Amino acid sequence: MGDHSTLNSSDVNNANINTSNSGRLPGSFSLSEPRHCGCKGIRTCRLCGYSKSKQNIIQTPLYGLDCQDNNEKSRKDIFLYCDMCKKAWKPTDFAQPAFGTVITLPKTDAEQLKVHTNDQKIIENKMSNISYPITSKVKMSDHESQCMHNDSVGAIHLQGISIIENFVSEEEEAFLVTSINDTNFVNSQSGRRKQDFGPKVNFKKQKIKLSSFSGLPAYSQFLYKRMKANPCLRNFEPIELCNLEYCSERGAHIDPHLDDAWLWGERLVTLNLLSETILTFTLDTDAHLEIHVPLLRRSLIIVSSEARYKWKHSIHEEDITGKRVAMTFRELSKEFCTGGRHEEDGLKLLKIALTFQGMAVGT
Ligand SMILES: O=C(O)CCC(=O)C(=O)O
Ligand SMILES: [Fe+2]
Repeated sequence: MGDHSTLNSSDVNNANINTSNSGRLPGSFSLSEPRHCGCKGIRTCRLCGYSKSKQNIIQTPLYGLDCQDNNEKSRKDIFLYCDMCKKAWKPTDFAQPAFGTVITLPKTDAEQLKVHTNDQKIIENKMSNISYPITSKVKMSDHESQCMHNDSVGAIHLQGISIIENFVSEEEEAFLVTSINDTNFVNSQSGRRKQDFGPKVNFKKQKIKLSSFSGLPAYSQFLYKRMKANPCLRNFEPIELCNLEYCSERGAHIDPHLDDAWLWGERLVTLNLLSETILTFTLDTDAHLEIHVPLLRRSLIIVSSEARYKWKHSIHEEDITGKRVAMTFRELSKEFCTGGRHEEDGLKLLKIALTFQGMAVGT
């Protein structure tokens, strides 16, 4: 179901967990002992009595410079994603105008246009002690803005991310959270709690069971309609919703992973509620590189193409401040669509999902 993600051996490295020779984590438990939280195997949270941030993640130096502990393994090359130019930048590579700065940019030969940066928002990354401006957006007019990145030297093109800010209003966010809290959460991995609205899936055996799936919940119907009104999501037909709750007290996070690609299709669509966070993208081929995608409260992110299939995504424990609820909608893969091997199951799933009369599975 929704909170299951594809793991491979590299996740063990990414999880960054040290075990002693006995296989026990310092002062806590053996990885093979049953635990009362939702963690299994290498997954850990504060309920297991173990916090990655306290014991295993060494303070990350700012942008990989001046390594405090001289530990090559902990060096990070952090790039900050800008959704306006779809590129990730070393934060030091561009001059960031301070909040409220008035800049004068040439617009045409004939006129000079005053632009300002008053709509900038700042997001904190506790782990690396960086305050990120969400965009380097400058306002050209009431309807037009652009970012200040114009020379792509040194930038990384991260294909497949789209962010829609303020996808829901504050009132709608309150309605969604109240509705979500009317259903019980179940403990999941790494300190998260979850609610699933989707078929029961065995990803390894590639089998699905439709019997327990009763559809997406009624409170999500207005989101579906709003998504379909957006050009990026015109043909988006979700067959699964997974609500994840992250609390800083539990050390909740999600380790680097790729989402399943057998049942789930191209676009992963997540609505970020209650607090801002950073979605981190990494490659197995470069242990140091991290692209940080800041997600504002009430914004929607669409992850597809390279960002979906080539880059792993994660949320660091340090980037959960207070409580966060993520609603992730997923669509069918080609195999389950018209002409695909499992077209029939796909049609059945769609029919159930879009009744919007669903109850969470297994709660
Ligand atoms: O919490 C998020 O935004 C990401 C969740 C996620 O990656 C997943 O459920 O597979
Ligand atoms: Fe994921």
